[in-house]
Amino acid sequence: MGDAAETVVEATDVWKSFNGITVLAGVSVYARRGEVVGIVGPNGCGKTTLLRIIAGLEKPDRGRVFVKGRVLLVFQENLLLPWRRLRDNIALGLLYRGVSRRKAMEIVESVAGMLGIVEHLDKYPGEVSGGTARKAAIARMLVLGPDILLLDEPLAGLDVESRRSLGEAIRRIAASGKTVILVDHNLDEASRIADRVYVLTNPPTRVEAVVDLRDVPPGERPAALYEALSRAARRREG
Ligand SMILES: Nc1ncnc2c1ncn2[C@@H]1O[C@H](COP(=O)(O)OP(=O)(O)OP(=O)(O)O)[C@@H](O)[C@H]1O
Repeated sequence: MGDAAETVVEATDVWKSFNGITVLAGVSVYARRGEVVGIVGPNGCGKTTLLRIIAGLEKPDRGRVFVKGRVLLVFQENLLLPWRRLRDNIALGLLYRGVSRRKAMEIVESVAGMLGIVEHLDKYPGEVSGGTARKAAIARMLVLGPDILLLDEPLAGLDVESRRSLGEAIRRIAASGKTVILVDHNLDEASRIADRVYVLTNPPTRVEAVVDLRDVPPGERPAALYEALSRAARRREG
């Protein structure tokens, strides 16, 4: 991913309060085409709110949001219909849009191939692991062809192997030219998946540090992230 890649998401100085309490207090983030961007912060710091603002589901009180292309948000809950096989869950949005069943299944198989869940397509959500169900929830949005995919805590509640496998799948999604912005509350994990990590503070929430990890080998990323964070803390302490 060269520096020349186009910026497709730019949220600038975003503010948001709920019931008089300031949650986001001037948060700026951007993402380029084909990048994975991680947004990490403590519970309740406004990560979901920021994603909802980028997705256009919520209006900021102040600030600008620029989005180039189609953006889709995958909610924290999988929201799969338990009485439908994975292939039909994933195809749902395509069928609603009038795509023929044959064409829809071609698209489902291709996306499922990228996510590594082809062998589970004929199973029901209750018959697959949490990791496979999460991939199916992501696939359901991917088949709709977004340019930008927002993932709200995609790794939450998964075991170590499922997290590793989903992390690799997310990297493949970005390598296919899509931009992925994911929210997580675990720094190590986000650093292994993301090209750039935004670390948010507690509310009123600001960006505490932005760490570029593109050129850092995966095994050294958590250490590089902690090093950047301690540098930022030393700078703040003056
Ligand atoms: N629609 C809303 N109305 C009122 N308060 C809200 C609304 N949406 C979010 N909040 C509040 O804003 C704060 C930030 O919520 P948000 O879900 O964005 O945080 P988060 O960082 O995603 O948290 P978590 O890690 O727990 O998912 C919380 O205190 C939440 O209660």
